Amino acid sequence: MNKNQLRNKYRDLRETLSSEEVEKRSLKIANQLLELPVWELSFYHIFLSIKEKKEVDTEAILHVLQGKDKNVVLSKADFKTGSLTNYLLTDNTKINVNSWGIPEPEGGIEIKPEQIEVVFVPLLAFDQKGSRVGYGKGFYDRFLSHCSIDVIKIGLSLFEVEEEISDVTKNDVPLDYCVTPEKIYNFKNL
Ligand SMILES: Nc1nc2c(c(=O)[nH]1)N(C=O)[C@@H](CNc1ccc(C(=O)N[C@@H](CCC(=O)O)C(=O)O)cc1)CN2
Ligand SMILES: Nc1ncnc2c1ncn2[C@@H]1O[C@H](COP(=O)(O)OP(=O)(O)OP(=O)(O)O)[C@@H](O)[C@H]1O
Repeated sequence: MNKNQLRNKYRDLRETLSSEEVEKRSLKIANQLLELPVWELSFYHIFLSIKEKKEVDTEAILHVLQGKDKNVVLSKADFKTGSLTNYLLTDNTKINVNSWGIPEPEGGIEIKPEQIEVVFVPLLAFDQKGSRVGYGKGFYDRFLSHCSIDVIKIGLSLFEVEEEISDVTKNDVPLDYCVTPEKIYNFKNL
């Protein structure tokens, strides 16, 4: 299927989940993440979930990161330029929900993409090669293209893998891992 078909399919599939089911699956994802060999690093980027869209709830992951004393990096989206600006999460960080329903930091200590070592990536669908589909504005592809080549990209998905995204382009940055409630997909060395 192509990206647009997959967007429609997974938007509909998300709608079928109750919020309890989203919570249950999100907790399973958070638990599975503990098995990945990615916990010796320092700077971790995480997205804060858009509640109305039934995204993976990242709150438990945020608690894991804080429990491990990691530097947590949150982003603020600029819809005019399609870019993300990253800020360190501190005790003083004010979080506001923007007009798209995304909880975002007001500002603070800016972190450059090259400093980030692990990125948890939101998505609607992913395939067996680690390609992904998001909401279609290219925010994450642009952001990841500015990160270090060693950055570890971990997709989080409430649903299992698709066979193939047929219209992948050179701008699409593939995932290293994708974690679902049931499985860890490893795309490194594919
Ligand atoms: N939690 C979270 N934060 C994120 C992302 C994400 O996917 N999840 N993004 C990942 O790139 C960026 C924001 N991307 C977005 C891109 C498009 C729309 C958007 O067009 N929304 C429309 C309809 C689209 C739809 O429902 O699919 C709308 O709300 O009307 C929203 C966010 C940055 N922050
Ligand atoms: N590195 C980049 N530089 C410039 N434009 C880009 C880049 N990456 C993607 N784009 C553009 O962004 C648009 C959307 O890309 P795509 O459909 O892959 O988004 P997506 O991966 O679904 O969304 P997101 O990354 O926001 O979750 C495309 O028109 C694409 O050309």
